[in-house]
Amino acid sequence: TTSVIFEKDLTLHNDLGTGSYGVVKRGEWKTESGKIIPVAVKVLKADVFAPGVYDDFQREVEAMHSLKHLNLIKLHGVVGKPLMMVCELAPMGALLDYLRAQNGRISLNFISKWSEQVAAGMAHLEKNRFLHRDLACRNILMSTLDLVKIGDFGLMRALPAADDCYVMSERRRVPFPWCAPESLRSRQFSHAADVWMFAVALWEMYSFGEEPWIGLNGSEILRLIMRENQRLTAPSACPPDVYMLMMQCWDLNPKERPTFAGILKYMETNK
Ligand SMILES: Nc1nccn2c1c(-c1ccc(Oc3ccccc3)cc1)nc2[C@H]1C[C@H](O)C1
Repeated sequence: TTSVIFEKDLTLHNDLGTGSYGVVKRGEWKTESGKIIPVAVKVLKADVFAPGVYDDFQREVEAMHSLKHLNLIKLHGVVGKPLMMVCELAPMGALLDYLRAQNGRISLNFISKWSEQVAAGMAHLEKNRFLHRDLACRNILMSTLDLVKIGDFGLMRALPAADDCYVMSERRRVPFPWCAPESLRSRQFSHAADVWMFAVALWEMYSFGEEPWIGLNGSEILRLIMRENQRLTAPSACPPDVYMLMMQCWDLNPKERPTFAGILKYMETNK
């Protein structure tokens, strides 16, 4: 189970940025053994907790905590009101910010390493039958240049509302440019929908942080994808075999998309 965390053992410092559902602060946590470890604390916006949401949130937290993998941000525990999620600190922050700051001066070896690490983290979620629902480079954190970790897995299911870059649908809001068409149309989430989002995150990496489908709204994106069978165009830095993988992940038929286990195997054998 998650560690019991007391507010008295938590010291909060500067803001690290605004993630989904609330602000994230750097902090230190004194564990039961007396060790003081650096943490990232996501302070959830009070309004996310409509009555009754809190209990299933606690269940989701247990599920998130049980998922331990090198490429997943570790959730230590939750505490306080407003609720704070005490997590592993990724000192270099969000991958999206790094991609944009480097102005295209990033070795493709790093991008290919990050892609494989995200595939490994997602394959772990898939094996544990856990959906992410909001995979994007804004939710991929950098521990070091050589190690990225996925954050916010499962949060979309744990919490109903979200901030404005999501479309409102059946109380759950989804980030439409990253979304699989079946999620946009009939709110179906699945590992195959996560695979679609994974390919959009790859597109972000090879585009050095460009916004997918920039300027288009959900229904325009859906029409291009469904009616005109259009897809995001290959970023100039994207190798042909990587773009082929993206296109397979963007198959209209979820059953035709590769699994994360398959993607990981492909990446490991094509290093
Ligand atoms: N862990 C972090 N380290 C450094 C910077 N960070 C972290 C998180 C962050 C992301 C998710 C999270 O909550 C989770 C984690 C795992 C599963 C579910 C929720 C907590 C902090 N968010 C940020 C910054 C990047 C974003 O701009 C705010």
